[in-house]
Amino acid sequence: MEYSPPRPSPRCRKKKALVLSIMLFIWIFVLYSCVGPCSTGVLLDSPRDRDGAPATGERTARADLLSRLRWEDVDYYEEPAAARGAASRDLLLSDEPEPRVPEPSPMSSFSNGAGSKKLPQAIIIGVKKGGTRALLEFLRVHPDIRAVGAEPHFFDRNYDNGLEWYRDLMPKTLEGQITMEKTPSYFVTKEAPARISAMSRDTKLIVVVRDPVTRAISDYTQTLSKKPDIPSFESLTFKNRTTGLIDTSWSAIQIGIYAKHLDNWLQYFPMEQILFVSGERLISDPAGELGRVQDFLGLKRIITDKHFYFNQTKGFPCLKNCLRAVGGCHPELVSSQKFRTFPFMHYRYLNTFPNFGVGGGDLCSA
Ligand SMILES: Nc1ncnc2c1ncn2[C@@H]1O[C@H](COP(=O)(O)OS(=O)(=O)O)[C@@H](OP(=O)(O)O)[C@H]1O
Repeated sequence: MEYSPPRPSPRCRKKKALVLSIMLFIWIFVLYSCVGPCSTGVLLDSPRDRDGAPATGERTARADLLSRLRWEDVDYYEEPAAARGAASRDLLLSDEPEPRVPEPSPMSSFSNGAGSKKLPQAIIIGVKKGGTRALLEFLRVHPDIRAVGAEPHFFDRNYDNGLEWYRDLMPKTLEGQITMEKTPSYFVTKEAPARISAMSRDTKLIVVVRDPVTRAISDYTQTLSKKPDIPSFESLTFKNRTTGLIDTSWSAIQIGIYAKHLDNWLQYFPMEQILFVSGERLISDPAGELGRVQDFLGLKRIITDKHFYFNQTKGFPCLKNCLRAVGGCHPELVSSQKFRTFPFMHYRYLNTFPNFGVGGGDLCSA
């Protein structure tokens, strides 16, 4: 007689179906939970990134991940007129597109790894073309700093969206970690000091300052790369070339009148709460400047000399392990217009600023 297995009763079948649907639900839930952390760089912030270099294949995959996940909405190289709040004759920059700020993901507050989103305790408020991107990327090496990659432009352009919108843009932090962002145009935005102070009077402010002439040239070069037809730097700078009278209403010059903008900040923040980082020293002695920043933020000096090498050809310091930099050597940064030449410059500027003319190209390929 042939053996025929006992057929499950309809009740038993129902039970099985129920168990299966519960398992399916759990599986979907786990998958759903995983998307948050993966898309906000937990992978890249893992201890292994900091402590040991991953294999080349993995490196490529990670770089690829970086480009698709972390940097896709970053528009910091397309910075429009930084002096939107300031009265400036900025015909050159006025029709530039608004940079996109990543919309908070609907899933981001649901599951995004451990910790919680906090409003920034420290902000790099300026100055445009000072070296703010390099500083933020260097700081991101520190395990106690979490920073948003894109410029939120909350205190100048997106203030009406409210603090919850702003908070939601931030990465999650654990107890003791500092949340940071950088938006260089805050420094020249009249309303920014009052607004930041209203968020928290304890906010630490960092300003990367750079020789105002070099800064203006860098600013102009960025515009020139997008609008090759603009008047020459000299004709925009001088009201009268014979007398040497400068047109301070031009935004490229206006941004560099640091003392004027600083006055606004000092109405709301004491000097001890503002740290000035030298854009020049960020290139000549990055570890030294980073030491000062870490002290200012009350953090252990973890970022030191050993994190940097100097690329002589390019004239820039670079983080030794690109992947540890969490974007520091990302192709976007490497190929960005930040490292450009200054073909329009008169030779006397080239003589004054030895970095000019050698800046174009790849920052990190040693
Ligand atoms: N380590 C390192 N690597 C790369 N670039 C560095 C670094 N340190 C400072 N810089 C200078 O940063 C200048 C760009 O400044 P920002 O990042 O503030 O620009 S932006 O306002 O965000 O567009 C950019 O200016 P220009 O090269 O004159 O365009 C760089 O010279």
